[in-house]
Amino acid sequence: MVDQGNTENGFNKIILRDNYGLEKVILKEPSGSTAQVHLFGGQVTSWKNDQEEELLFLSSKETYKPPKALRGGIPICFPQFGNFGSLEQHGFVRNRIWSIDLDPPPISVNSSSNKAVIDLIYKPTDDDLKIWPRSFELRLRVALARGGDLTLTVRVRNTDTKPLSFTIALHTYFSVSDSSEVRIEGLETLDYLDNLEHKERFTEQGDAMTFDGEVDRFYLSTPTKLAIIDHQKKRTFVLRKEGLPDAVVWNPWDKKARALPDFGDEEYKDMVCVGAAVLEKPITLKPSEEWKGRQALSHVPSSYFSGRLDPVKVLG
Ligand SMILES: O=P(O)(O)OC[C@H]1O[C@@H](O)[C@H](O)[C@@H](O)[C@@H]1O
Repeated sequence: MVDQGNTENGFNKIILRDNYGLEKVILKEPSGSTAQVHLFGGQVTSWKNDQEEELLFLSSKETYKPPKALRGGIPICFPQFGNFGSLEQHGFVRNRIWSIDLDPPPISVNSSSNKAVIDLIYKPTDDDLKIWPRSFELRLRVALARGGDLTLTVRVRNTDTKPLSFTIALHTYFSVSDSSEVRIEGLETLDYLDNLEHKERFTEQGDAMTFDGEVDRFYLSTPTKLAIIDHQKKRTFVLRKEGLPDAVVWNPWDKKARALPDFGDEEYKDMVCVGAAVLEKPITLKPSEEWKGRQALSHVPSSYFSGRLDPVKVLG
């Protein structure tokens, strides 16, 4: 164990190395929920409720061998989401070792009180500048609140003398009982780009999005709240977002799962990826400008009534 701090009021932060030698931070809150953040990738790799039940998916085939990105949790895709640019898929920060930010600039008054919090930072190395000649500071605050809500706040500061443009996604792998039983509410009637159809634009039909095959979509200008409803578990994840107008939805299904070396053949049933993103309209920052985006996750028992989500309880 390297450091233990922030222990007052039952909140706890522990910095240690995992069995593979990678540094990670564990956050705990008084009711017993935990979150784990790896410095490799600046990636949340676990979020457990007070029953120690894992809420995020992490592949059983994960070998924790950098520079391959970790398959699961919440990878940060930056400065490019997917293949929306000339960089490697999903940008490079998910393959880099971040640092703990000991003196982060304040986000807002009281934003870290009554929470277990860790601040991370990534600044490009000389090698990064060779592939993307832009200087920036990328900050991530992970906060676990009393009761277990998990909030990720991402900040990007342009420390260059030229404008800085980027796309970004918080590519969240939710753990579910069976992906074919999951429905997502909040995407209905929206336009999306289908990555399985060369990013052709379609409009979502139906009253919710469901999974019955490979899905690789980018929903545009979505509401600030999405619900991921797990029928079988009787659990609903609520994803709230600010500053991140779009959303990515992905499930590789059986064929693609078999082709991914770091993904179990049947594990497409155990996960759905839904993440807040900026895709269609990249953010452009002038020198010394900062951008901020936030994704907050909570889980509630599904109040399923006549096949519809109780809008007051979940999306109210
Ligand atoms: O295997 P990766 O690089 O982590 O990406 C997983 C998937 O992420 C999705 O968001 C992309 O749109 C897919 O095309 C991709 O397959």
